Amino acid sequence: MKLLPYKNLFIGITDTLNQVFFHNKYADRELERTLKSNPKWGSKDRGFIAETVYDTVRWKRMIEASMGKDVAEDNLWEFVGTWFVLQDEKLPFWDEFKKLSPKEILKRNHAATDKNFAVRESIPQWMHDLGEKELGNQWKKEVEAMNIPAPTVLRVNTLKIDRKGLKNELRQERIDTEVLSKFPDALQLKEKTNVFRTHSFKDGFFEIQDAGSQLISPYLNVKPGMRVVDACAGAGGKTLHLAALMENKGQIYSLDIHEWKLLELKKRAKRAGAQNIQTKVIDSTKVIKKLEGTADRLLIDAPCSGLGVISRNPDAKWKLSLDFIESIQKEQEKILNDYCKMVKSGGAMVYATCSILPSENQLQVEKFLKNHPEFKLVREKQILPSQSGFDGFYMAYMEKV
Ligand SMILES: C[S@@+](CC[C@H](N)C(=O)[O-])C[C@H]1O[C@@H](n2cnc3c(N)ncnc32)[C@H](O)[C@@H]1O
Repeated sequence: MKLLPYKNLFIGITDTLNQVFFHNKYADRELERTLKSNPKWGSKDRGFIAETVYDTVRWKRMIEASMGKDVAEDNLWEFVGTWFVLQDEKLPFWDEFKKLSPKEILKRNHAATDKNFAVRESIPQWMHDLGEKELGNQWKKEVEAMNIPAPTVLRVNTLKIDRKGLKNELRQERIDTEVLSKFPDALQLKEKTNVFRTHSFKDGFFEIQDAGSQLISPYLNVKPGMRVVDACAGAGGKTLHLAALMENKGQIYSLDIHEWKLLELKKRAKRAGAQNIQTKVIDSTKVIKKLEGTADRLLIDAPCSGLGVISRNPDAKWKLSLDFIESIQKEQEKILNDYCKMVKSGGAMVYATCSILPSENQLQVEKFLKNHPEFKLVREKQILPSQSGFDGFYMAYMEKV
């Protein structure tokens, strides 16, 4: 995008970055807040702010190396200016950019990125070391793929409309979409736009859900009439898909440790016309105990590092830590061991993550199977961003024999 030389847009950008980098806020929510705060901005202005925030968050380490120092609360203008110099843009003659020397920036950029992959691709060193240790040469391909901004993909809510119908509805609202042939319910936006304002969204015709993520619920092989537990349901992305696959017949128990997420799930379920969902907060071990041996199908969409969805959440690169990944792996192990009891004999479960690390995926499942001979691995799938062009996911289907 061409640089838009309006100062208030830059104020919006630097304010948002300040919150993301120094106040631990999430980029998507902060951006939403910034854009809401100035309703007079047109769509071009909004696009400029959103794109600049996401780009500069994504390329933080590379920009810092080119700037010659770490980003700080008092040098955010310099940070953003450095990004535009690297994009070969001419900076406006504002005091904030006075000290920037394009020649120096390019020199430093060349020196820092020439031989250092982690700086060039803008990832923290510890993450690069971990990724290489776990994935070898494959890791670099994934990092490069995850530095490409993610497309927006919709999942058609088949409880209300089919894919062709939704494509037409959106067309009438001047939104062009593309059919993704390998994903039966997916439509990809041709251009980024705010789809939440459309009638189609308000009528519950679709949800935003990455194409890779749309493979998880079908992997559970649910049928109308089944009793299904979605044990880490969150705000319900997979639950809603399960309800559609079950044609609203049978029962889904959507559990999570956070009540606020389940409240959001209920709102979304109402909009989607999904009527076979019951939510329950996991506030004690009794909740799981009550459901022991009752589920035809169990989905464990486990909490994870999110190392498969970095292209969508680039700020995660700077928020994650090795300690967090280690502790979440312990949590995954515990969740698998405790929650598998809900599956009835002859039933099945899917363990899924949005990570590409074997230690959260295949190795976690291997360890589980060793301690649980009553489960058998039937199939597993790893979706890699470098191969699919979408987010990275892992899923394993295990039967209780
Ligand atoms: C990957 S997210 C789930 C996303 C959700 N299934 C969706 O499709 O939108 C993992 C969820 O697990 C929840 N969680 C974390 N620890 C948990 C636990 N011990 N038991 C159940 N849920 C847990 C988190 O609150 C989070 O909502």
